[in-house]
Amino acid sequence: MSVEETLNPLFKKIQELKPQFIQRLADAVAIKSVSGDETLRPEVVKMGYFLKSELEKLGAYDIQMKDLGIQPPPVDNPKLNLPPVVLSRIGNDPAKKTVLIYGHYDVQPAGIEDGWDTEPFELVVKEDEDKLVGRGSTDDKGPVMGWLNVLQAHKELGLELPVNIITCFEGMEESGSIGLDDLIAQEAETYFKGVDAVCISDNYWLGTKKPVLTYGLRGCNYYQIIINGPGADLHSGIFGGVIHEPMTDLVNVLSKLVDVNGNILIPGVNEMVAKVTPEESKLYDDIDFDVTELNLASGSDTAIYQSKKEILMHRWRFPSLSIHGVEGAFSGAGAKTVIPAKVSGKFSIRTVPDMDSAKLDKLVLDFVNAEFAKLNSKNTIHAELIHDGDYWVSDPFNESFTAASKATELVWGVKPDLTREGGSIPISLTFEKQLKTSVLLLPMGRGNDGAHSINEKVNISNYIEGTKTLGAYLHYFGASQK
Ligand SMILES: C[C@H](N)C(=O)N[C@@H](Cc1c[nH]cn1)C(=O)O
Ligand SMILES: [Zn+2]
Ligand SMILES: [Zn+2]
Repeated sequence: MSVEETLNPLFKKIQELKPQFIQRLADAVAIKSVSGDETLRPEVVKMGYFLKSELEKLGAYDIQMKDLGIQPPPVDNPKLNLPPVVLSRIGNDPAKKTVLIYGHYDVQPAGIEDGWDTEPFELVVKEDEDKLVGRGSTDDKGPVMGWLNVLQAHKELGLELPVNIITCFEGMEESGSIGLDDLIAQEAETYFKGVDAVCISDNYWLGTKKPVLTYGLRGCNYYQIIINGPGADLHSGIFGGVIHEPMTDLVNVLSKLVDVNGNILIPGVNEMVAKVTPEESKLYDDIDFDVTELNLASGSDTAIYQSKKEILMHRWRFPSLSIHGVEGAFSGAGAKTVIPAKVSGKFSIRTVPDMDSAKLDKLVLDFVNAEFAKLNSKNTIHAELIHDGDYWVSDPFNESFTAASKATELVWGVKPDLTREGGSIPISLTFEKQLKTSVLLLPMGRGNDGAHSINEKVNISNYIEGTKTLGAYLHYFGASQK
């Protein structure tokens, strides 16, 4: 039987199970597994156990909830446990290839007060708009549920899986994948032995119409600057103008990092970036994208660059520095006349080839301290790295990419574009290095899904056709010679 003949009943079954698949995603979204919020750590752990129970029902075995120990500083609670990594196996046939599926079950923070139209942790099904709205729907609970859906469809059909599967689902991706590097190194020759390919579904199409396969990611080094001043928050009418204010110092230092056009101002950073070659420059010509797609996805007309090539290069292959927020500052409604006593500014740099992470940290932290010294403030500063993760670029023409390309074309009726991703999945490079195998990024969602933003969604069609694509990928990859 050809792969396509095998896939016909599988696709039919996936279609038939759509209501159950949507319910599975709703159950997952209802768990507030925000890794960046220490108070929600029990919810992250609960989400890990939700996956364990689903995997058990679907026939996975040797399920191990890997304990990664205590979360290292900086952290408020010095005894905070990291959430478990969920390892499991489905199939162990030496004649078949083995695919390691990685995904993350933690999500970014979300609250209705951020501007969501609906409760972020209640999945809203909008059939008329083809949307499933809720935190994690596209990043990354939708795709993780997609893999479970594939297992369920095979089980219900009594259809043999074409490959052996190993799952590796983590709960700290949105917070730097702390602890996972060491686990992968430890398990490279044991649990992960014999892996032929790693497949990750945790990024997005470039636009809204054309599917993509992704062969590169930026890295991310995340920093905080803590400025300490008076012993308590103070009345600005009494102390304003007579003491050094932490917030004023912080704003001054932050303003030296990046200009309004996104240019990084820290000396030495841009010098580390690999030069664009004529061959690389040509790669952008064939990709379907334009500034209107960017404006639609951002919900604004605020693009710095207008040409496709400049936008894509600045998203994929040049670094960027974003200022994310200030902890400790007044942020409520109204006009509170307070001088915050201690503030912490958070910013990150997306890294690209050939930037050296340790060298970058030194450049950044030395620069921040030097700029603060220039202020002659009597407040104190502490600048530090919170977490980091490497960039990754791979060969998009290997067997695994070829299988994914065939699967995408079969489901979507169009050859996927080959793209890089501006976001980060810190563990991709570790898998490649430690398991000495290739990594494929096979995204499910669209470029306008609003990952990390308000009203995050995945289109129902992407969730269902995406599930078919993941299943088809396994069959095409399993069909080629071991
Ligand atoms: C692309 C992926 N779905 C994602 O959102 N990754 C995060 C990971 C992260 C968080 N801090 C540092 N890296 C991202 O790119 O922000
Ligand atoms: Zn993600
Ligand atoms: Zn994310």
